Amino acid sequence: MTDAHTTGTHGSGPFIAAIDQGTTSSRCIVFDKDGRIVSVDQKEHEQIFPKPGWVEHDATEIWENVQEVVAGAIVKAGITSADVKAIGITNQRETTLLWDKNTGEPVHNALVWQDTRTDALCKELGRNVGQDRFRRETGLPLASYFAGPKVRWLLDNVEGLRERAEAGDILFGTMDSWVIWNLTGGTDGGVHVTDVTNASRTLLMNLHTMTWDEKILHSIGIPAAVLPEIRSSAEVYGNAKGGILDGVPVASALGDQQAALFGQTCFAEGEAKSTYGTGTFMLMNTGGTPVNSYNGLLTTVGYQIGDKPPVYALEGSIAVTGSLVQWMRDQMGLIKSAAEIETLASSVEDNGGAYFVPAFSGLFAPYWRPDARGVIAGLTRYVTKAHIARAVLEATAWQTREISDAMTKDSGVELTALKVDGGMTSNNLLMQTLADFLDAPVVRPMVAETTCLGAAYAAGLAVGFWPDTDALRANWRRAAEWTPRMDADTRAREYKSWLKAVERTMGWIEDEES
Ligand SMILES: Nc1ncnc2c1ncn2[C@@H]1O[C@H](COP(=O)(O)OP(=O)(O)O)[C@@H](O)[C@H]1O
Ligand SMILES: O=P(O)(O)OC[C@H](O)CO
Repeated sequence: MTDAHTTGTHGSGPFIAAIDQGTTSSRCIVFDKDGRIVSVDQKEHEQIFPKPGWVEHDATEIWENVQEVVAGAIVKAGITSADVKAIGITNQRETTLLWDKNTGEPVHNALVWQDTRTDALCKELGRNVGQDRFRRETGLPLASYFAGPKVRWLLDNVEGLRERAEAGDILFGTMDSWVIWNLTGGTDGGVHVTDVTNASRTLLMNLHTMTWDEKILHSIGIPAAVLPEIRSSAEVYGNAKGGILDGVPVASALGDQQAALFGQTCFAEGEAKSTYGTGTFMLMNTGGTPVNSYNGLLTTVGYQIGDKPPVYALEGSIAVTGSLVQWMRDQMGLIKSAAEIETLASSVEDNGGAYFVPAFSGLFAPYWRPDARGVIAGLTRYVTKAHIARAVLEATAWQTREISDAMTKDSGVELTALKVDGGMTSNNLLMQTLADFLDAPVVRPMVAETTCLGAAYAAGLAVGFWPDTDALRANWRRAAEWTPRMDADTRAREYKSWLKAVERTMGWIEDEES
């Protein structure tokens, strides 16, 4: 690993604030014109697991946390709303909320992207409507990961909700819509919008027209009255009303993975990044045309700046990476902190023959198998908790390798280096393992908070704080790089064992259980 350091001090303003409403926490970061962090505030929210496979968030708690971290970051920066030129929003994608527009009250906890309760519904829709139709129109496979089936589940399962929705009293939104609606006044004139990147994760937006697809809405059974207006990722949606940022323009929204693509300045076709948080998501910019995937990737919107044409991306989504480390800490008690996994894994030379495939929510890309469940393969009495810790880290790296292979097949672009970011990238052993398994350099930028940075960049472009994307590129600085050290034979042998372990996860859930 090599290190580089930034020089200079933070400018005296003005600034851009970005809110990242993530899966495990909400944070607000204030950035200066050089894209450097001035202040950060962050707060975790409760993860609610009512049944196996079900994951919920309390959206009221989330909105309270968002207000708290915004105030926290502004106070820590020692600035006022007059110093903040715009607010950008980024968010965990797909997590689905319905709320009453007259009271502002959620009608149910939000159904989180990892929630698998709509597996059976997706199977039924696949039989009735056809998988291909969804892929063709929306770029997505029909899977419980996405928002549309979650909306249908809520309409079917919350008493009286469908009638209220059809009467126009209920609003649907992913977390971007919920935060923007509340920020801009809520029941007092809040704007009900989403951006193209978030809308592209619903299974409801036509990827070619960038509008809600009426036929698909009809097939899934969702009334158009609940839907937000689809806007670009970088434009002023409205001004904040009340709170510490009263009057500041709310000027961007991007799903968090698209925001990271933007923050990593992957503005050219073929440029890719991978973000290592609760899950891991690799996105490659594919330019102005959506590229169909034949290898288990998603076709999605990368970003759209104002009235410019949209830019598309191919995405490989991995459901469980950082959350496996959390599971080792919270459910297994094998480590006390996430960082300790590196110390434990480094105490042994290798995985001792163990492979851990964390198919906790089924397998996402490139398999899309809801019937898969987690497996630890290759166990013998030789295996210790340190070998398991190593297998945990290797699981993240092998899953990335599988996505990277699929991306090369779909796009024809060979990976020459991978830009990484997210909480797990502080793990040096993981980053080295990644370079080894990919057989390509892994590069981390100075500002690892690329998600917030991307939202700040988009908001700054919308209000003229930055002139164009070239100015943003100039801000990207390398902080660390890991180069491959593994020999080709070992890599090939280990990859084969990993793929064997993956096979053993499949078919665990029988039809009637899903
Ligand atoms: N040193 C580490 N080694 C491995 N995993 C880590 C480490 N530090 C944090 N993590 C994992 O990274 C995730 C947090 O990263 P973050 O980017 O904040 O996630 P998110 O945006 O999804 O909430 C957690 O799941 C945590 O377990
Ligand atoms: O909140 P994160 O960083 O885990 O990201 C979640 C993704 O947006 C899910 O698609």
